[in-house]
Amino acid sequence: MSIESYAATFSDTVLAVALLWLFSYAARIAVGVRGIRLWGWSHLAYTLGSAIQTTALWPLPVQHAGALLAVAGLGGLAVAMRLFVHQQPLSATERRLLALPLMAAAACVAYGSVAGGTELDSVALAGVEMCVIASFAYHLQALRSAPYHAPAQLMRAGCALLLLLYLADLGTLLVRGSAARLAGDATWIAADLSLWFLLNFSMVMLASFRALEAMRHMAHIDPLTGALNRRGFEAAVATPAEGAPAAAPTGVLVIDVDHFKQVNDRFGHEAGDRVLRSIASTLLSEIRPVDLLARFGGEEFVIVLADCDGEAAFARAEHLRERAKALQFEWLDAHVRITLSVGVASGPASDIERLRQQADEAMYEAKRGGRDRALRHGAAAQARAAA
Ligand SMILES: Nc1nc2c(ncn2[C@@H]2O[C@H](COP(=O)(O)OP(=O)(O)OP(=O)(O)O)[C@@H](O)[C@H]2O)c(=O)[nH]1
Repeated sequence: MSIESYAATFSDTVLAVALLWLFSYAARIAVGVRGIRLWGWSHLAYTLGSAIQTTALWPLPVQHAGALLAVAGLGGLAVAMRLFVHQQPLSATERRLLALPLMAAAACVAYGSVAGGTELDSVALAGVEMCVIASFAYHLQALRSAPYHAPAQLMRAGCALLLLLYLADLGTLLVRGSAARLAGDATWIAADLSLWFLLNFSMVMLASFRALEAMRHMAHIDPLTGALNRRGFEAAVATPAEGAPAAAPTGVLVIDVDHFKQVNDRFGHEAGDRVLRSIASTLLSEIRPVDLLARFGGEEFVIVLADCDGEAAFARAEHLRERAKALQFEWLDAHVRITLSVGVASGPASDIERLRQQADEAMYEAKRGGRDRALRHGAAAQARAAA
């Protein structure tokens, strides 16, 4: 390996530090998104470890330590990619599957350090690199929708080329010995570094998209209850589900907690917050994934029921009112129950804002009528006209 090659390899470590900074920055913005920071640290460990392992200037024990660091970094990269794509913790089987090649590689390096030379290190590293890159390509298949699709496909193409590169190197290493290795060749090293740059470049894009998604999510969610806030509600209503007909019957409920101020005044703001959280989780547990729940500030909630005519919407409103009434809160030895006033409106899905206003009017009518009741829009006027 020439001095130019050392320089190229260690400049890659400097780039890995810069990338770590970028990934850490994206991770700070993408609160709750898994895998981004781990990718940055693992890539640095892998880059530094392989730079040390392939640099003949270092004493052999240091080169072996470099190989172990690179193997650990590769393990971290595999975990990071799996977490990033699926955003779920690893299963026990996945942990075992990951541990196998890492332990085999560590055993190879340990044996090599006893036997002398770094040939076994190189074989172990190339083997783990191929397993990990194949796992990247496998997981990235799951990122099929925009905006993730294009960078994920680019990354998969990079993985395919890297696999060919490592296969060719491993082949020459096993058949013709370390002196004939392709990995010592400047062109091979340039191709390797460029492909890893492509992988990281794509990963930065993917992480940025995830960060944007997390920011948009936070801007649309009410932090107290986890329901949509007003902005989230408006965005959700403006982008109806794919294939949903504009004329589909839709029910809108406006729900207001009765005499909520008294809860705050008697038991404090904390207790009021607990009531709001509890009501929101009860409402959320009662609606379907196609429905929407939003908190419109204060103690007012709005529910949009997809594919639901007026009769069904009223029945849902009565059910929710009963469920909330059954909740029990206990503070300072007092048993507190709360009641809801619910306004109901129904009509085509294309007219949700008008339906919300009608349901709001019906809710105020329910308040005026004595609270703890559900009322359909126009029902009070009809009742008055009939009387
Ligand atoms: N704990 C808590 N209270 C809130 C929050 N947002 C608004 N409030 C309180 O909600 C109360 C709303 O009171 P009002 O609008 O008078 O209504 P109400 O007491 O429920 O009476 P009616 O609606 O007429 O039955 C006020 O005391 C607000 O301070 C919140 O996030 N947490």
